[in-house]
Amino acid sequence: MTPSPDTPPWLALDNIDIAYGARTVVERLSLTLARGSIGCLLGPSGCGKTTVLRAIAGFESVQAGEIRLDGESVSRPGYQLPPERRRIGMVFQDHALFPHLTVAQNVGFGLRGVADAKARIQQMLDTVGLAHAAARYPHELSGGQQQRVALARALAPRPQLLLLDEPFANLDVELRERLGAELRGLLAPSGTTALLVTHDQHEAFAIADEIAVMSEGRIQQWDSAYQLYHRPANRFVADFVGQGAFLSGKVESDFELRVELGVVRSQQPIRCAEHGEACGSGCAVDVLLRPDDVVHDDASPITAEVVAKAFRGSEFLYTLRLPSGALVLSVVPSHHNHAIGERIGIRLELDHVVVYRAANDAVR
Ligand SMILES: Nc1ncnc2c1ncn2[C@@H]1O[C@H](COP(=O)(O)OP(=O)(O)OP(=O)(O)O)[C@@H](O)[C@H]1O
Repeated sequence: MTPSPDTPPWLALDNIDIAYGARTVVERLSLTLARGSIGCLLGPSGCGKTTVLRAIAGFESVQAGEIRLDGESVSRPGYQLPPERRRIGMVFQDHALFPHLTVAQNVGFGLRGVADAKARIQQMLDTVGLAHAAARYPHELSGGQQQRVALARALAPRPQLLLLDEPFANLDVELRERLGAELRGLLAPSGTTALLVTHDQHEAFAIADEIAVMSEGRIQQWDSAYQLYHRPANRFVADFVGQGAFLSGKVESDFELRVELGVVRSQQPIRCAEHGEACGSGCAVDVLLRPDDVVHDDASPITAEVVAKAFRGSEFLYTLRLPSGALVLSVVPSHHNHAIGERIGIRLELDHVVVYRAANDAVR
């Protein structure tokens, strides 16, 4: 749903700080979610993702800033609307289903006193494809089915916001991918706004419209998956999202730089990603090369040695050593099956030129 410019965001975190005792673990964190959109907090273990989710749910207080839900202030220093008054649904990785209640009773848990509870339970069970299992108990279900029940239970009371904390972490990869895709299909028709926490970028990419990459309690970049991959705002994001390598280069003009694989031409003036400054001629930079930027080409005069290879079905991911010793990655269709130690022709094909000031370059 595209919000009008006057509509306040459905969820707004405005410069929040969260501390455990004297230790601040979330700092000056801001983000907004439009109604009906799915956001994601993506980051390594311990960066503060769960803490942010708990603060939104009302289980942690904020020491600075404000959290607003549909324009209403729900958390600020000295004030915290209790969790049960926030109309937030939550799904965690351990399902937390009530073992002594049937599937239908679990789904109806948040509907006590609601007139059409029975119809709503039936509707939710149909939605998650578990109508046949209504009378079963959680231990009689598979992990994936239990997670669907948890989702149905969270969505049944029509929450203003759904929070999901690593909801598929305990499931195998295939099921995770399937449930991730299903989740989008479930949330979109009901216009549910959701915020997902994960450290798995594939899950984030499959589910979310917008993703916040977090590190040490701060958001490093809040963007679409495409932008995070192709336009990472800093080295942390470049490293954390997707695979890639950095290659040393020297800027030759506003639109050109030289690396050992040749001259790279950019459509836009070359700028250091972290500072947004134009790189002057002669500036030493590190160029981000994604595996799809390095193309295998038998006709190319530039060759690199295969030092490792990973078979991925339709393609190989080769790790290649350049004459200087630098390593780059390349995805190559899997009918090009080269042995380790072989030299193969490569060339660069960059759509987006992302450069950072060289790590060993003195700060000017
Ligand atoms: N109840 C608590 N008391 C004190 N410190 C805590 C508490 N909960 C979390 N922390 C600390 O706060 C920091 C952020 O933890 P948090 O659980 O939010 O991270 P996370 O990104 O969700 O990690 P993970 O992916 O491992 O779940 C960590 O350093 C953690 O040790």
